[in-house]
Amino acid sequence: MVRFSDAGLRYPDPAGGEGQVALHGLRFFLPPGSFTWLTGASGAGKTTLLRLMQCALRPSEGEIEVLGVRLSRARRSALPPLRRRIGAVFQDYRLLPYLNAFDNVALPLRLAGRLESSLRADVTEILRWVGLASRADALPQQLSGGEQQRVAIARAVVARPELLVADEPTGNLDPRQAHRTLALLTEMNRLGTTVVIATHSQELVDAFPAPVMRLSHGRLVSFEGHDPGEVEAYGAETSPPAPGSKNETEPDDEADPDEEDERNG
Ligand SMILES: Nc1ncnc2c1ncn2[C@@H]1O[C@H](COP(=O)(O)OP(=O)(O)OP(=O)(O)O)[C@@H](O)[C@H]1O
Repeated sequence: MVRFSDAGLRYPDPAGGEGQVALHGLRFFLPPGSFTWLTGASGAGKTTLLRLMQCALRPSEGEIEVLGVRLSRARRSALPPLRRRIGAVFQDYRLLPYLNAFDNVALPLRLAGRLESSLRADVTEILRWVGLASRADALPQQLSGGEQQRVAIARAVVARPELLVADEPTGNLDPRQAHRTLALLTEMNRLGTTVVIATHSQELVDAFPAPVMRLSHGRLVSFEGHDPGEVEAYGAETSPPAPGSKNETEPDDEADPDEEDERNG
């Protein structure tokens, strides 16, 4: 479940100026188990919105609730475990360069404390699904862009996250691979994962019909196909942050592979 209550984000200006407002006044609700497309022109704010949903950034205005946690009130120590419940695919993949494809995909399971003996089958199965069973030993630098993208997708879904956010996850794939990937993500959704995918591909949106959020200049300009009444079933909207509560735009710095991804990003 994801709830934005008049939320926005202003990127800080390292030179001390006002900074860049990337998102402003976003208000929407995504129920558990929903599938949502995110569209908008380049620079509209899609990546920023996904990073807020991934809890890699905190809002600088309003409130965001992800999987039952209100970000403006969450302790820093609450964020790494929250992020481990969320799978993310980003445009630059963020694979760890010194780990082969198998170990990159196995990472979320190892972090969750899964025994080596039990994770091998899951990793092998998901690598087979994305068509990379034979490249399990390859390092990221030995893989094509599309292959790296598929490793990133496999890593994001292998631990069956409660929420999956994906930024152009098929941008480097041929049409057959793109449809196969979407079939994997819709299957994850059928099994209960809440899925949000940013895309520029109208063809994919048409092929896999679902509600479509459209951003323009940092604002939500339409949300076609969603049921505004759904919010009723999940309780009242969160109250805005208490006066004087501190909203932060930077992620916390605890050691975590996702954090390493963040620092790389
Ligand atoms: N780290 C940053 N610091 C300052 N401004 C940023 C930062 N990242 C993004 N922005 C700005 O925020 C706005 C939204 O960017 P964002 O990357 O979220 O857009 P997008 O819709 O994902 O674009 P694209 O489709 O090209 O990936 C843009 O004006 C961008 O220049």
